[in-house]
Amino acid sequence: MRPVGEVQSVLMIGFGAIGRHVARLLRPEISTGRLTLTALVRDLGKHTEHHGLGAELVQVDSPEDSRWSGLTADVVVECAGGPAAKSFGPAAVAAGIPFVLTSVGALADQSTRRALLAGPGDLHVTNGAIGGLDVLEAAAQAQALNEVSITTAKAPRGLVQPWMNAEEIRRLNQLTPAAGPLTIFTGTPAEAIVKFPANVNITVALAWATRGLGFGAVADDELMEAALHRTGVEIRADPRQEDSHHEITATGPAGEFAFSISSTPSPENPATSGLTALSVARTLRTCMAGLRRD
Ligand SMILES: NC(=O)C1=CN([C@@H]2O[C@H](COP(=O)(O)OP(=O)(O)OC[C@H]3O[C@@H](n4cnc5c(N)ncnc54)[C@H](OP(=O)(O)O)[C@@H]3O)[C@@H](O)[C@H]2O)C=CC1
Ligand SMILES: O=C([O-])CC(=O)C(=O)O
Repeated sequence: MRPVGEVQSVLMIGFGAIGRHVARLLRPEISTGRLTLTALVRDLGKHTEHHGLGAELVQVDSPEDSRWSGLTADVVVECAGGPAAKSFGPAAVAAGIPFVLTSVGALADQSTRRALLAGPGDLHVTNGAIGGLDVLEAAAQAQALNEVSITTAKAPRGLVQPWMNAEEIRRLNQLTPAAGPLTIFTGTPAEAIVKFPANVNITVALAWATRGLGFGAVADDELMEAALHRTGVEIRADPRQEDSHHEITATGPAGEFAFSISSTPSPENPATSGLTALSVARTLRTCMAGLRRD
């Protein structure tokens, strides 16, 4: 894997609900020849219906695959989940290529975080399914926030996890709208992302945005470790919930802030907010605009 130089070429890891949605959003750039998109998939056979989205599909299993080192890109964007972020992300960054991270929960793993911050490629963390983070980042950099928390509510079926016992799964599946929401987790992003790896990337994104002001990778790493244990998280299973709903609150000398986000689910994956792909496309465009100015 090596950078291309002047060509605006994007290499996407994963071509699932978010990846395909991002490809559709990039249509203006792709159709006018300003951007080429290559998507890495694990099994080409699963993607026979996905060839009309303007992406060239290439089967690559891991960064150890010899086809990976032969690929070129200006930017790598991960849309494949935590394990793929932890393997491909450090490889892209080490090759000096900017890396857009969607599975932000990977930043909760210290060795991955250190590798992603080590450069020489820059790390770009998407806001994903939440927003208002510019305000909170500004306040946190001035040490003007004391408390930060997020409550996330989703339809119960999207919250079932392999580690849950039969009774816990039955309880989630049998929740009725009349019973109202059930709190199934309270804790920190560090704990939440281990238990709900594909549901609470946003909590790690919130910790990242509110880590405070650091100069360099070592400071960012330490600040993030503290933020991962300071941010409050509550997860609710809400049978009345069609949309994914996120409430962020923060207080401190800078003031009191509250953001409420209800996002239409991804049409292809009801457990994922549709807003995630919109945010990833924006992060990618910001990253590419920065490259053009260099
Ligand atoms: N930041 C945020 O706000 C959010 C982040 N996310 C993150 O985004 C991830 C993707 O979400 P979504 O698109 O809805 O999930 P999907 O399951 O729809 O798609 C994931 C795709 O990635 C592929 N994949 C997995 N591992 C690899 C790999 N090593 N190489 C290539 N492809 C791979 C899967 O392929 P296969 O079919 O072969 O398994 C699948 O096609 C989530 O797992 C989560 O971590 C999700 C929601 C919000
Ligand atoms: O899509 C959402 O609403 C949030 C989500 O799954 C995540 O952060 O992993």
